[in-house]
Amino acid sequence: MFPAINPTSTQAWEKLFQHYADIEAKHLKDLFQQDPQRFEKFSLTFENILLDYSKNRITEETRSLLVSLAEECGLKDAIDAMFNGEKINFTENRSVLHVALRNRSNTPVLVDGQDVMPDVNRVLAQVEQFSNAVINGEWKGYTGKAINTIVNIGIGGSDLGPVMVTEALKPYKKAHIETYFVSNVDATHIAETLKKIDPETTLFMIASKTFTTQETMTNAHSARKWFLEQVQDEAHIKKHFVALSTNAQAVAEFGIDTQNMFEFWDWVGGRYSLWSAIGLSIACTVGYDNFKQLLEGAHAMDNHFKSAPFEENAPVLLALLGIWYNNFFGADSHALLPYDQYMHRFAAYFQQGDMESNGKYVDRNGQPVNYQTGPIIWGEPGTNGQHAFYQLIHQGTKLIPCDFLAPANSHNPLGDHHPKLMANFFAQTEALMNGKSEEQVIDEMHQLGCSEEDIRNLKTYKVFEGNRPTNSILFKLLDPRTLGSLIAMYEHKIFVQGVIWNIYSFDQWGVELGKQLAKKILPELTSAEDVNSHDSSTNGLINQFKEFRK
Ligand SMILES: O=P(O)(O)OC[C@H]1O[C@](O)(CO)[C@@H](O)[C@@H]1O
Repeated sequence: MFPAINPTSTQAWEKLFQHYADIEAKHLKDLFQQDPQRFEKFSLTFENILLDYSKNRITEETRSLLVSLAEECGLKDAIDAMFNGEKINFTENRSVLHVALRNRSNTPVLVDGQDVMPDVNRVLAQVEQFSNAVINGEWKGYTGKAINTIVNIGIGGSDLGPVMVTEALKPYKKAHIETYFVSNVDATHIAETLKKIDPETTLFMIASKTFTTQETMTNAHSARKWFLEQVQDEAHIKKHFVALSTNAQAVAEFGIDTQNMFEFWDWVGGRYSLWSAIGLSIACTVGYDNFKQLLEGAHAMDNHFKSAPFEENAPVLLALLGIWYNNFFGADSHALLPYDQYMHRFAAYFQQGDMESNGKYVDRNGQPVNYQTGPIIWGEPGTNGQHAFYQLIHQGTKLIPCDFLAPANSHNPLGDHHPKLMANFFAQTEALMNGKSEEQVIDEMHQLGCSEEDIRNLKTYKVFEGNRPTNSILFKLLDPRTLGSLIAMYEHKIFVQGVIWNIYSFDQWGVELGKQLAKKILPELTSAEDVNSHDSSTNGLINQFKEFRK
C-alpha cells in the first residue's frame, strides 16, 4: 500500500505556498507576453485530443513544484497499487479495478491472487451477444415482436454514466431502438415513461450494484407491476426484465431469472461502473462495436496515465492544476463546460464522479484534514452557460477554474453553426484570460461616441480583470473512442487528487445517513398520530405534510 502522507507536511507544499505569493501577483496576459513558447510548453496531445493548459496561472516552476508534490505524496506507488488490484478502497476492503473492465490488452489483473480477466471477458461476451440479439431483433418479447424500447432503471452510478454516454453518442444510436432512463423515486419519472412504452416491445434493465437501493427497487417493482397488469403472466417476465448487478440472490428474489443477470463485482465502484455490465444499455443503444470503442479509448488513456511522466500526463496535470487552485488560490468550485450539446450530461456525470469520490474530510490516517479537499463540480454546455452564469465567472468575486471541452468537427455540420460555436469557445477562454482594461473600455466608449459623463459613470462596470484560468480540451470528433479517453482522463484526475489529499476516494459513507433517516421517517408519514420524535422543524414539516394530505 502507498504511504498515507499529509500533503501539507511535504516540502513541495511549503515551496508551493511561497511560490504562490509570486504567482498571485502575476497576470496571465503578461505571462503570455513574456514567453512566446508558452502554448508549446503547456500543452500536450493524446491521440486526437489536445489539452492546452497554458491559460493557467502557472510557470514552469509551478509545474515542477506540483509534480514534486505528487511524487512526495507517493503517486507512482498509488497508481501501481490501483492497477495491481491492491485493496486501496480500505474502508470497504475492496480493490478498485474499473481499469480491468477495459483492459483490452487482457494482461492478468489479480484480486486475492485470482485473475479477474476471465470473468470480465465472460460478461463482455454476454453483453456482446445479448446486445446483438436485441439490436438484430433476435431477442423477442412475449408476443414474438422484437424489442424496440429499453428502460434502464437505476440511480447514481447505475444511471448517470449510461445516460451521459448514450446522450454523448447519440449520432451512433441504432435508429430503431429508443432508450429511456428512470432514476428518481418520484413516481412521475416512471409514470411518464410508462405512458410512452409498449409492454410487447420493451426491455427493462434493472441496474443496481447492490440491488437494494430504495429508489431503484421501488421503480423496478412498479415497472414489474405495470408489466404484469398488461400481460397477466409471470412467465413473460424473463423476456422483458434483465438485471445488472453484483447481487445474484436479490436478483433471484425479485423474480428475474439469473440467466438474465449481467454480473459485475464489488471491485467496481458504482460511479466507475459504466464500463461494466452497467453499460448494457449503452451497448444496446449504440451497438457493441461502439461500446468496445469506448472501452478501447479508456484503455488507451489508462496506458498513458500509467506510463507518461507526470509532466506530460494529462490526468496528473489536470489534477495538479485543480489542487493549485483549490488549495492555494482558495477556489472552491470547478466548472466543466462542454461546447457540444451531445455532452450536456457530462458535468452532471462528473458531479457524482468527483464529489462522491473526493467529498471527504477524514484522511487516510482517520484524522480530520487541515486543508481543503474535493471541489464543487458544476457546469452546462456552452454557449447556453454564457447566457446564464458566465457573468459570475468573468466579473464575480469567486475564482472559478474552468475546463472548456469541444470537438473540432460537429456531427451536425449545418451551415455555420459549428464555427459560431467554436468562435465562442475561443473567445471566452481568451476573454477570461485577458480581461479588458480601463484604458480599453475608455477607448471603446469614445469610439461609440459616449459622453464623458457616461464614461466616468460606467467605465468601472465594464472593466474585466481577466486572469481567470481555463483548460481547453479540443478533440477531433466526439466518437466513442475519444469519449472513452475523456471519461478515463477525468476518472484518473479524481484518483490523483484523492491520493494527494490523502483521502479514500472509493467509498461513500456520506450518503448513508440520509438513507437511514428516510427509512425511519417513511412509516411516520402514514401513521395516524402526530410525529414528535424529531427536532421541532422536522416534526413541524412532517405534521404539516400529513395535514395537507388529509
Ligand atoms: O447501484 P446501486 O447499488 O443501486 O447504487 C446506486 C448509487 O447509490 C450510491 O451508493 C449512493 O447512494 C452510489 O454510490 C451508487 O452509484
